[in-house]
Amino acid sequence: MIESLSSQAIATASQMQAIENLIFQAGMPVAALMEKVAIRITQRLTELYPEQSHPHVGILAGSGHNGGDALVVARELHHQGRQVKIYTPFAKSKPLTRVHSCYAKSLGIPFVSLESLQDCDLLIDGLFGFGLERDVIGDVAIAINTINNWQIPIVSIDLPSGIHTDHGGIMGTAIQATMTFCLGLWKRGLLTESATPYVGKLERISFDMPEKFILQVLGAHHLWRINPKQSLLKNFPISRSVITHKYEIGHLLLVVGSQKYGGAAILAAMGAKATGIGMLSIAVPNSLKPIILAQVPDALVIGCPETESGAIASLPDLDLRKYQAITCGCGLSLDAFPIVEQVVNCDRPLVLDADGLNALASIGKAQIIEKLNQRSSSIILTPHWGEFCRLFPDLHEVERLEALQTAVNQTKATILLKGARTAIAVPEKDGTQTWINPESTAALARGGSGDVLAGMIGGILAQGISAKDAAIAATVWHSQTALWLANQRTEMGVDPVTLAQNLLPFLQISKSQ
Ligand SMILES: NC(=O)C1=CN([C@@H]2O[C@H](COP(=O)(O)OP(=O)(O)OC[C@H]3O[C@@H](n4cnc5c(N)ncnc54)[C@H](OP(=O)(O)O)[C@@H]3O)[C@@H](O)[C@H]2O)[C@@H](O)CC1
Ligand SMILES: Nc1ncnc2c1ncn2[C@@H]1O[C@H](COP(=O)(O)OP(=O)(O)O)[C@@H](O)[C@H]1O
Ligand SMILES: [K+]
Repeated sequence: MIESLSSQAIATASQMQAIENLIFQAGMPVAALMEKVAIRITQRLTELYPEQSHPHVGILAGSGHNGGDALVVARELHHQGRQVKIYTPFAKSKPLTRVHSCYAKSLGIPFVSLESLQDCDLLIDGLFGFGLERDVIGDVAIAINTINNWQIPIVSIDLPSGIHTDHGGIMGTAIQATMTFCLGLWKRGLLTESATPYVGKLERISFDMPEKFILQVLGAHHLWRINPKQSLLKNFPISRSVITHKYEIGHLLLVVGSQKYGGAAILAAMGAKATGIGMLSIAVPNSLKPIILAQVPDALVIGCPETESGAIASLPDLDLRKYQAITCGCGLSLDAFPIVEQVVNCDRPLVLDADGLNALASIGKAQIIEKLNQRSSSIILTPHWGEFCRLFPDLHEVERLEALQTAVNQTKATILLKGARTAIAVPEKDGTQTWINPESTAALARGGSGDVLAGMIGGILAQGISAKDAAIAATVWHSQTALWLANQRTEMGVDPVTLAQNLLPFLQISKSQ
């Protein structure tokens, strides 16, 4: 329990400080905690950056306890026999940091100018941690910008210096880390889109925070980091009884496609098929029917009357209530507006994507809130930021995660906000819970990858899995497959068709590992 709580909870600076204060009040000496943390950092550094390949290490030490951590690491690496140099741009520091600085000097570790660090094989960034509250300016900013240009691997302690702990914004400038060792609990800012280009590879270093103190501060907590491996293991393969039949495994209806965007229908179908769905029906404009049938022969393709522009004009005699779930919107075009209204009104478990969202946006926020609150079955909205702002224009200047949580509080819909750090917010009894996907690849920034995802979520939802689990499981499966493919084919080689075709091979490989 303790590991899963501390390995998944995401904290702000004040929450982290409050937990640490409880630890100190209970009797743990501050210096002992710093020692423990820094020894664990050193152990991990030694595994990842051994002395043979990284004999010269430069330490950037700030004036606070982040600098204190870095100075203890400097001392330990010095005792390992590495050539360590320390640079600090501050004349004054906190008492504990100062004594570590004195001891380092007494050991003969040189304190040098910034330029002298240029021949190091590795830099340790201990300038600022969660105590950074104002913009970095002057010499420190110059130092950060200079180091970023050196092409030397940089390991940041707790956070890349210059990243705001809570909102992840860049405070003037920030270290571009190769790797970040986050201490204790995940910091909120590290998992934001704005911090992502600075964080590098992210790892958490535990220092055994007692569960009772974490619970005391986080209480009814609401922000979590998805554990991709655990999520895949927990959700896949979706189990089925040996005596089951196709209608028991779920019947998904896709309401998708237009003459303009025919491929989106095929991509959503490919995503849905990979989930092992029992029955797949696809409603498309009549003229698309032969193409879809040729690509997806195992689906029931329903040709619909179409508008002059080639969008679905109406759904012919379809009893929408017979489907376990509906995915609506991929490639639909805005001319299919009346269809979207009909689908949203029918109150079946629903994934609304792309033009489905744009159509919904056109009725205005007040009506969206009213309509979505009337529904009794689950709805998952899957906007990217542009679509999100069309739906909730009053939130476009609010920080991304705040905006997401507000929208979920208002609509009571599950919202999957797509992007480099996709976040899924779910309305629950004790408040909105938000889950962040910590690993993905820019290989997915390609027209059509969202259509595959919408089909996947629908396929999982139709098999009776909750909206929360379907959204999280599909997001992880989608991004982990993309990472696996990018590793083999480069980011250039992850087109949506290849992605959809590799969902199952990836699952098989990840299960056997
Ligand atoms: N609590 C613990 O014992 C544990 C803490 N741990 C470690 O401590 C870190 C938090 O330490 P922290 O609170 O000392 O803050 P930290 O980020 O090092 O530095 C802030 C200092 O910089 C200054 N400053 C701020 N902004 C500035 C600016 N723009 N430009 C220039 N200066 C600026 C500010 O001083 P000021 O100038 O405001 O007086 C302040 O002194 C945490 O991330 C983790 O690494 C772990 O070891 C676990 C146990
Ligand atoms: N830079 C990125 N890093 C990781 N994932 C990304 C990035 N950009 C986009 N994605 C993912 O790719 C998908 C794109 O979906 P979307 O924007 O709807 O595209 P489309 O509608 O063309 O299919 C989403 O799952 C999103 O999270
Ligand atoms: K740092």
